Amino acid sequence: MEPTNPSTDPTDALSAVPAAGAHRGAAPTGRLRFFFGPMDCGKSTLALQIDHNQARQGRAGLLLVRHDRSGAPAISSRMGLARDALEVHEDLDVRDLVRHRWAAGARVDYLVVDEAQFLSPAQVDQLAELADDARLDVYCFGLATDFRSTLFPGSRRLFELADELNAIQVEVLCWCGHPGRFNARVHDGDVLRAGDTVLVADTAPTTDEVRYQVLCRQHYRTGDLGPAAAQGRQLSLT
Ligand SMILES: Nc1ncnc2c1ncn2[C@@H]1O[C@H](COP(=O)(O)OP(=O)(O)O)[C@@H](O)[C@H]1O
Ligand SMILES: Cc1cn([C@H]2C[C@H](O)[C@@H](COP(=O)(O)O)O2)c(=O)[nH]c1=O
Repeated sequence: MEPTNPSTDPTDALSAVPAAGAHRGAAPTGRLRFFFGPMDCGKSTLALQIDHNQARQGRAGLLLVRHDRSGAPAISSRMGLARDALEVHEDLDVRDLVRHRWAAGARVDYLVVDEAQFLSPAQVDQLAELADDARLDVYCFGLATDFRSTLFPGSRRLFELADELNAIQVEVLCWCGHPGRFNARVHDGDVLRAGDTVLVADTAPTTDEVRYQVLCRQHYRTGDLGPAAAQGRQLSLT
């Protein structure tokens, strides 16, 4: 028999696990939620807030991430908050991760997964299974689309499977003032249209060769990065 959530008295593995939050009366919902939005809209901040609010109710959670910008296994927000997290490697079975926790005697009531766009579709299926069979609350945060404006495979699977889809309400504005939804990958003042899907970098100008800039659809289509970028380009040419 496989180990199960110590917060309960289950008789079988991931199936037939009763209320994970029953220990404190917090009713588990066993829901898979996806919070999505463009870069820099506050996803990681919200992830840490949700973890904080769950934890202070006595619920036990695991923070998971894949490819955080910091380079460390952490959930880090531009607001200055950061928490250690477990890296979800490509071949990790998230169900095994939870089972190992249970086997070590730890309770798991919820999961917070940042940069969820980088999960494989199979890993998203595993999260759905944990929500259904172990009644874990699973909170995923990530981008919907990549620099080519196509859905990340992990995000696509989340759109297909999640119980709740939440577009983050904080608007990120294009340089023109319109709401930005497109994550342009920028190199040398140009918007890139081809390349690897995964390229970890920031929106802030850094020493990195590549950065991202959130644009409205029109300026994403035309590759217009606005007057500041044009000025910068002019200066670098003289
Ligand atoms: N100095 C600041 N003062 C207020 N808000 C800030 C500051 N720096 C960053 N933010 C907020 O943090 C958001 C980015 O949060 P973050 O969680 O890192 O975003 P995401 O995970 O979506 O990339 C920005 O949209 C902005 O609202
Ligand atoms: C569009 C796009 C983004 N990425 C990377 C760049 C950053 O490291 C993360 C997103 O971080 P944030 O917390 O949402 O700001 O994703 C990428 O690898 N490929 C892309 O197409």
